[in-house]
Amino acid sequence: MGAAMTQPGESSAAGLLSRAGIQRFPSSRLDLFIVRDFLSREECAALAELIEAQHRPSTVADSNGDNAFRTSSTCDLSSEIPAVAALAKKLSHLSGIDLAHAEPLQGQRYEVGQEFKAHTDYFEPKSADYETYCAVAGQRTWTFMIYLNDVEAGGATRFRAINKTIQPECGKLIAWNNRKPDGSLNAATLHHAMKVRAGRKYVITQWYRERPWG
Ligand SMILES: O=C(O)CCC(=O)C(=O)O
Ligand SMILES: [Fe+2]
Repeated sequence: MGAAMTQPGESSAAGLLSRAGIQRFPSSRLDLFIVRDFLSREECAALAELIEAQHRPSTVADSNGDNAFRTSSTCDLSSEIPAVAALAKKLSHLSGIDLAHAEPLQGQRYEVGQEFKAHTDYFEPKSADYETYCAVAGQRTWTFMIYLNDVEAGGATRFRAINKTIQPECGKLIAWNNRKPDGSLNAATLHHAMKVRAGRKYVITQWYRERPWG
């Protein structure tokens, strides 16, 4: 018998661990990986500049009526920008997931006091807009996120179910599987982008879907 087959929109722990420089966070509850220096300082600065140049208030699929749930700004990054297209390709190479399953890359900017409270990246199947978000491309599978700067204070990403807090560091990538090995949604992926206390924080995220984005 060979290695377990992955579905088209999925990465795999075995595949990721075969890449240079990747570390696995030891947890039986969640597949979480870290790559330091995935991007250079120059690449990070150029991407942060794109986010700074064009952003809108972030939105949430389900905030439970809390209008301070996600207070950051979001930038939709066009794949017509060469640096953006190059990053999507580099991420696809790392994840092993075909670019067709990638959402458009998104940047986030957090100013002092801004955060994204504890949430999961998958869409709640019972929520009112599940159909809106998932009808074409299906559920989110994996998240690959890169910190684009060193934040002066605050801005860590906290996974409370596994008691792990990841500090933002320029160029550091984190990746996790939003589902369990059996394909069911993994509530242990709950994470909180904690408040920035000083300076600004920039990240860029690649979400992948079960089916082609369209
Ligand atoms: O900024 C972070 O640390 C996490 C961002 C996040 O969880 C998201 O955008 O879904
Ligand atoms: Fe998230």
